[in-house]
Amino acid sequence: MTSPANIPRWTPNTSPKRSPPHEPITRERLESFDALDHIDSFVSEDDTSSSLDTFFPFSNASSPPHPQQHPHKVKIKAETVRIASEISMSMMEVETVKLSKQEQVLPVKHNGLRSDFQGDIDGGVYLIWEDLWVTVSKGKNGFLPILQGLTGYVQPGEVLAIMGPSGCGKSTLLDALAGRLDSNTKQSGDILVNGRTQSLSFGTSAYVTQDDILMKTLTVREAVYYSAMLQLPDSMSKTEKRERGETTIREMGLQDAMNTRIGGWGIKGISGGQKRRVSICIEILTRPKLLFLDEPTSGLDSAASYHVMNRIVSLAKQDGRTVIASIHQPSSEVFELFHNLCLLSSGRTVYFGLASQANEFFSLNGFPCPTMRNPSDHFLRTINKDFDQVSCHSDFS
Ligand SMILES: Nc1ncnc2c1ncn2[C@@H]1O[C@H](COP(=O)(O)OP(=O)(O)OP(=O)(O)O)[C@@H](O)[C@H]1O
Repeated sequence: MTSPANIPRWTPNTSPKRSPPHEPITRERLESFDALDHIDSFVSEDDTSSSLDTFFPFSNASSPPHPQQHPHKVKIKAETVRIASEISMSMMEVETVKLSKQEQVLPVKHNGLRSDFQGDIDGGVYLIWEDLWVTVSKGKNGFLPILQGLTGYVQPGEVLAIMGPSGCGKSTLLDALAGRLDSNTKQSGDILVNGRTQSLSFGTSAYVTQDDILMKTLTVREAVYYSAMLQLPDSMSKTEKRERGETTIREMGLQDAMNTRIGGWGIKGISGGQKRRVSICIEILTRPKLLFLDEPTSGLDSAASYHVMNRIVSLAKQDGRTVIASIHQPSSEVFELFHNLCLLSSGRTVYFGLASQANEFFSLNGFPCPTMRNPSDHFLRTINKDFDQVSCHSDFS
């Protein structure tokens, strides 16, 4: 077996080049911004002319902007989620236009994705985040950046996987996009829902947390039914609510476990994978157009992980739902289910684009995935440096 010390390591340059946060951003600078000049940072590690961190993601993080300084609603020709130069990544062109406060509308041009954009959430949720920073106060020592200028998107019918080493900011990105960050954090940047800086109305989005908070004495049917009664609108009759619950149970493949108790410590019940699916079931009762999933496969074996993710992908495709899921280390089969991949390290984007092209991206940068190795395993091993020091001094290295 390869010893940890022998794993080839990659210290790529930062991904999308953006305005250095500490410089004042003027209208002139923004208007002269040209995305195509700024996407070469991965190609040459020798390019010391770059003003960005040459040794991202493991060099010192640059200081984040004060949240108030973010250049909202100025005409921006913002780049890009295109990180590597040669590989055709999903590229996004966002154009924001200064508008009156009442309107708060940021029309978005999105290559090929937004041509039919009407701003109607019933038609699906297009979520775009641009230059997203999240910081946490360190008291007298200033701010600690957790997310550093992330840009990305997700669109209806697709599943975006957020991956990266532990502590890289996956949950924080989900929380920021879902508008549920802790009060001790500060956020800056644009998050656009169908081109607008709007908050989502009740029932439009749902968030499945890492922990399954379920009553162990209830059966699956009861847990889902009670949630349906509480969450669904009064305009629906009891029968309709019950039917919605049962349909959703079947959608998540739980029909055989309907009358089984959830169970827990001391009470035998459904399996861990089924619990995960009950949690998801409860969150999708309201038919949210946007679904956030924090580690939906945590604690599941590979077969259960595949089953759960496959269901989620099918639901996204069938109903044009928009799904963002953070995931630790999916199997090859699960990885292949994702449309897009956002690979983070130390709060920055290492890769954003089609999941199917990530392998090529790593190969072109000199880190081909060995045959027979799980690609996501390879990506994480290549960019994770958390344990390098330990490996160097370890007797096992
Ligand atoms: N409110 C907060 N206050 C202080 N630090 C925070 C806060 N939220 C997140 N962090 C820090 O930011 C980093 C990223 O945390 P986050 O939970 O987003 O990572 P993650 O990638 O989801 O990790 P894991 O995969 O282990 O769940 C961590 O170092 C965490 O300690």
